[in-house]
Amino acid sequence: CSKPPSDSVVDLSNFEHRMMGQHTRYFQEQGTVLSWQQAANTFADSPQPLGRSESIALGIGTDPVWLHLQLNNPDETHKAMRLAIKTPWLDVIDSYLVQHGQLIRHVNGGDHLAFHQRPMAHENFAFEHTFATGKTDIYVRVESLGPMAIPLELSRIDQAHQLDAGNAYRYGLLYGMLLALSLYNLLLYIITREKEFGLYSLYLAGFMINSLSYTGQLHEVITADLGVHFQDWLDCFLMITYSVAGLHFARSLLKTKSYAPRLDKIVIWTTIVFPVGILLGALANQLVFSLVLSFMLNSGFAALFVVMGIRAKQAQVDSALLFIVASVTAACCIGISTMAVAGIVPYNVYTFQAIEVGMVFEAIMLAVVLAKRFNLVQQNLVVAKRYADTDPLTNVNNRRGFQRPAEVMFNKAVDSNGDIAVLLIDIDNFKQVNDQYGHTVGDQVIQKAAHRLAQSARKTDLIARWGGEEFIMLLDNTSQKEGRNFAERIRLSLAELRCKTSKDSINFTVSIGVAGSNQRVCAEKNLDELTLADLIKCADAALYEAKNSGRNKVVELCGDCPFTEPS
Ligand SMILES: Nc1nc2c(ncn2[C@@H]2O[C@H](COP(=O)(O)OP(=O)(O)OP(=O)(O)O)[C@@H](O)[C@H]2O)c(=O)[nH]1
Repeated sequence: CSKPPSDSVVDLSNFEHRMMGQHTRYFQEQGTVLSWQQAANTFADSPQPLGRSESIALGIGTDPVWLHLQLNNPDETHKAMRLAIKTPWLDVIDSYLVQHGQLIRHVNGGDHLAFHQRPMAHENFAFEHTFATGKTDIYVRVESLGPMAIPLELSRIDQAHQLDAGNAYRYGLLYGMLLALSLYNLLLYIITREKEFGLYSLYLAGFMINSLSYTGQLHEVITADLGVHFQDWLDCFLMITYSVAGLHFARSLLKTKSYAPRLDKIVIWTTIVFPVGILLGALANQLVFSLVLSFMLNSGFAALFVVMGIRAKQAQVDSALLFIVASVTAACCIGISTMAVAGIVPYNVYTFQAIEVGMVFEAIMLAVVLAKRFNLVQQNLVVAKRYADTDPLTNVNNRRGFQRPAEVMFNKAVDSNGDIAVLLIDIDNFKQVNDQYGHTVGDQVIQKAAHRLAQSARKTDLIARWGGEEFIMLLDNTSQKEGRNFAERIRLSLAELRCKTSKDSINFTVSIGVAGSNQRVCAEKNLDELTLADLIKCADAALYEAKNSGRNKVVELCGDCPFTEPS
């Protein structure tokens, strides 16, 4: 794209491709609709200003604009060119090609026409023309309620085709990535039911549908018969859908409510007040009012994203920095595209498509944030589960933490026809310890006992605090006899422990009940009918026996087991 010459007449010899804003004069119609001749006279009578940038931009809801562009083909050969206006939302565009004061062609376009009715079946207004030798005046009338941004582009036809191909690849790549991310997150939402994934998927889908709507692709396929008015309103509503979904996604992801309740309220109210205002505008048929509100929401949305990110960083929310980088990049890219369309920065394919690039960048970064968040949630779940399964005083399993692995161990032993034994260990006269030395000493006794039991256990054994001063051990690959021997060893080992009191140190004893799965007398059941609960009840009965017969002893399962059928 070469630098424009100072002369406003465009020379077509060796011309390849260029934005025409700085070669174009323009004025706005004041009330009455002008014919092309009247517009041509206005241009001839008083010199109208030349555009100051590649794109002529006049704001939202402005009067129709007349443009004048003069081309000169100094060569003998005809020049096949394409003239295009690269914003897809302009409603009505009439082009008049005039040579020697005679109208040689009138081209009507704009997004009020379905693609097949347009001069070229294209999302933008575009037509091709072969220019004969000499000067051609082009007068263009543009009428639109949306943003009046007119990036006029002239290209040699082969160049235009190349640009089309480049555009198709770029859009395919960018929107392909967004679509893949949106579907992936939708799947994650369906599987995990985590609402962040659903909102994120909706946010991306909303952005894509919004783009499809304002480029006319959506209307071409779905709402072609409903007219331009309906399409304008649909654009307006789709524009707010992704902003609203995006804001709720950010609130949920950053947990804004927990550390910035006021900001959270502002976000919630933003997502209510603007859509309601736009709806009221729709009821009163005030499209410009509603469009202004949706543009405000769109820009406010980008700013709120950044503010929410900064607030989250201050509150040390995990991944807040990534969120800030993503949202600031996207906001800058949106700003670049808006300024390109408004003629503030040079208009070219990079500045115009910056919004899509920013969106894809943001989408990828947010997907990373989401993945990290998901990972963190999983880690927290593991930690929470560990806490829920652990006895805080002794750090061994509690009953809950014992139950599931014990069932697994027991079933495995039964399936492999192996032995398994249960020990119930209860500290003797523990109430007296508490009464005599206080609860702190009592706690110390429980802790020491648990620690010694854990030390004595093999890796494959399972230990848990079963109740106040009672412990359970499940010994894998152990017969009742072996369990009994082991119980005897730990009884002696625990008796050696000493706990400090305020004056002295004390020791304590335990009673242990043992039951082994090989001792079928237990329930007079076959091994494969025996349950873990049966075995524990047998060990409990044995423990009861140990307590009753004087404490500080090991008793194993015998004929007195409650499961033994009375003879
Ligand atoms: N310090 C302390 N005491 C506990 C804890 N959990 C339960 N206890 C106490 O343990 C005592 C258990 O008393 P009992 O069930 O009568 O048993 P015992 O005194 O050991 O008598 P036997 O078991 O028959 O030898 C009760 O006084 C409970 O308050 C705990 O975590 N810390």
